[in-house]
Amino acid sequence: MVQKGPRPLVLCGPSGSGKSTLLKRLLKEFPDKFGFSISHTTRNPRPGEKDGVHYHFTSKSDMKAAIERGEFIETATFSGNMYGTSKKAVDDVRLTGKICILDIDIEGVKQIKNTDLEPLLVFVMPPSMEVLETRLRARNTESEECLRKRLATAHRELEYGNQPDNFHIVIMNDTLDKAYSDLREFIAQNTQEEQQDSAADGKNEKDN
Ligand SMILES: Nc1ncnc2c1ncn2[C@@H]1O[C@H](COP(=O)(O)OP(=O)(O)OP(=O)(O)O)[C@@H](O)[C@H]1O
Ligand SMILES: Nc1nc2c(ncn2[C@@H]2O[C@H](COP(=O)(O)O)[C@@H](O)[C@H]2O)c(=O)[nH]1
Repeated sequence: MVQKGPRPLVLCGPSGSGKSTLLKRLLKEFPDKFGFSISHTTRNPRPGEKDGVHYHFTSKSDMKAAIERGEFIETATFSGNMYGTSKKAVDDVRLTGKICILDIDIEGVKQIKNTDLEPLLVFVMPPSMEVLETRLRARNTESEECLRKRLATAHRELEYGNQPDNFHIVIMNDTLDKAYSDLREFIAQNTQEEQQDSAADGKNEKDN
């Protein structure tokens, strides 16, 4: 891995909670500050999704071989498909000096907590299971079977997200504008502290 850059930002939450919506907005507003970690997945692309932009779409055998070669920071199986963050995906963003944003599930979060990446962990909470289901259905990207699997998984994810200390912040995505402004505020506070810390480190080095 390349040398440590700014702390990555991890967005986690049930399928349909609004992670992609929030991160797209962040990337659009601050293209010079944030970069997206492009995950690998064995699921089929949705209409409009591009290989190498939204995901690296791959086969199970290729993904398994890449895992064997030690190319991934974390991997998970979600709704019958494999997903994973490669070391290269994170390095590619870090090399630009931008803050790397990861959109990953709770299995990935558990693994990434055991790395030296020290990510800022954000859980995106839907207002209720009913609203989550309505939003997922309205997105119209999943088969009925896949939708049911995702909703069943959401119960476990909400339990994990609700446990104190699993995340640095839980953002309620009821009104999108409010959720986005909460996310921006959290990032501003935490990246400011980091900048102040590194400035103070620099000063201490000079003084010594
Ligand atoms: N606050 C909101 N109010 C109404 N609709 C919303 C809100 N946030 C997101 N949505 C809509 O809900 C749907 C799910 O959002 P999104 O795709 O961002 O979820 P996600 O967490 O990235 O899901 P997945 O994990 O499946 O990729 C989208 O159609 C999105 O436009
Ligand atoms: N552990 C990981 N989870 C990932 C990764 N990329 C995406 N995801 C999560 O998968 C589900 C489903 O995503 P979808 O695009 O099929 O709707 C969602 O919770 C994502 O956060 C990854 O690299 N690692």
